[in-house]
Amino acid sequence: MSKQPDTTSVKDLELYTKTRSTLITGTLLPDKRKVDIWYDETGTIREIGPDISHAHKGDADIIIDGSGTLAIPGLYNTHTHAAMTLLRGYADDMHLQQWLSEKIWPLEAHLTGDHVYWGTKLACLEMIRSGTVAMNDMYFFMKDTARAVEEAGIRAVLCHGIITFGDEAKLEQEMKATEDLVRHIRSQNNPLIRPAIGPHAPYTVPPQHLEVCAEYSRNEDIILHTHLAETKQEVDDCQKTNGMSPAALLDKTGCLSSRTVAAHGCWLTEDDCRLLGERGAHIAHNPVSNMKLATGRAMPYHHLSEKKVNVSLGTDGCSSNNNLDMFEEMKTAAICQKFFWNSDTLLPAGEVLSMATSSGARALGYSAGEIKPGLSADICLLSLNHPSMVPLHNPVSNVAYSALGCTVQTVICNGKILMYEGYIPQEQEIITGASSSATDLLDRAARQ
Ligand SMILES: N[C@@H](CCSC[C@H]1O[C@@H](n2cnc3c(=O)[nH]cnc32)[C@H](O)[C@@H]1O)C(=O)O
Ligand SMILES: [Zn+2]
Repeated sequence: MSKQPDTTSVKDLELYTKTRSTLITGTLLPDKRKVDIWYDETGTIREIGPDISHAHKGDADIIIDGSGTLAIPGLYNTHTHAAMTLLRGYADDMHLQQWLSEKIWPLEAHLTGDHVYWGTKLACLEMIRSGTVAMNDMYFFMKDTARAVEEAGIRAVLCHGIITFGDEAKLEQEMKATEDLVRHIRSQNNPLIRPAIGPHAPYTVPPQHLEVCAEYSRNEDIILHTHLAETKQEVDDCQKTNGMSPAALLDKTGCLSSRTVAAHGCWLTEDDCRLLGERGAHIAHNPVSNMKLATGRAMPYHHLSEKKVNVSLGTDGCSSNNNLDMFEEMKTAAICQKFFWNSDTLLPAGEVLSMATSSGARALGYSAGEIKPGLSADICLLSLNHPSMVPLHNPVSNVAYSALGCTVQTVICNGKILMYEGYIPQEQEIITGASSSATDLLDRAARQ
């Protein structure tokens, strides 16, 4: 029986409950082809083409009228600390090391699993609203993160951030938290959520502990998520202590492989880029966070692309961004590269869109990131009626340079509808819950 959402209330909760065979009619692709898209009840795209609707109207449980929309793949946020939404606006306009050690880490010491749950609920809400369907997340209390992600319906690679500063007892504790998380996520059996290991950075995890993390990632065949070459100080200190760059140190300790997703890479040298390319490691670029925290140099995209390194995009945590809007991130990436490297042709619109979609899916190992038969239906419909999309000389240019998170109308992840025509179930409860959780966090810190 066909259910047509365009004649149904957007608040019909049945729409959002599970993946069903769906036909999207008359939507535009970025190459300006007007097509219908049909995906099955497993969330796999089966057919795309002009006028396939006659053939598949009977097969589809849901028909979405896509006229007046542009369909792009759902966006991949490949480096974030989702629950840091609760710290949005808590500490701004500071030096990075001072920001971390004087403001962020002391407040994070008061976090509970409940805060992380609500912070992640808020993050997922914000991401879905702005077209993001997947995240690579590093934080604390990750079982609570997993619960929030599962409820939201997005994809996530989750790791417990490991910081040891050389302390053996802390390593043991952090590895236990990691093993616990891996076991927990595997027992949940949700194909959208995967575990990873997260040595925070070469400056918070010494070489002998990085080796332990690398071995674990190899044995379990899971992603190793880390921060790399974010500041000049990190690179200088690493040279002094270890006689090599942070990238070379990651390699020496076995941390560089095709399972590696390293955030930032602002201070990578050309040799570092070659090494990353040889190892097949991925870099997650976070231009807004880098500019806000004044890392002093933009990630060398020209060297990375020349050495065939897969570069994806991320927002970083909400305390250094201060939102999770990947449209803002795409535009900032494209203009930051041009400005910093003084090259008006560097990182054009099409490349930045791939960075936020197919490169992200590749970094995280999901068979998605493009609207193509055989891949998962991760689809974001943008309103062509929004001022930011008018006129439509070049849809790709509009997506990269003028669209905003609020241009997004409908979001589908693995075939499941997460937002339909701007409506997300339980939005108000999430906003209320997260804001009282943020108040509670600050109260606890003040009481101490
Ligand atoms: N288990 C660790 C927690 C690490 S979670 C990952 C950490 O990365 C921090 N973080 C967020 N943004 C950045 C950044 O830009 N650079 C470095 N660290 C960051 C974040 O605040 C969080 O403390 C502990 O015992 O402290
Ligand atoms: Zn980070």
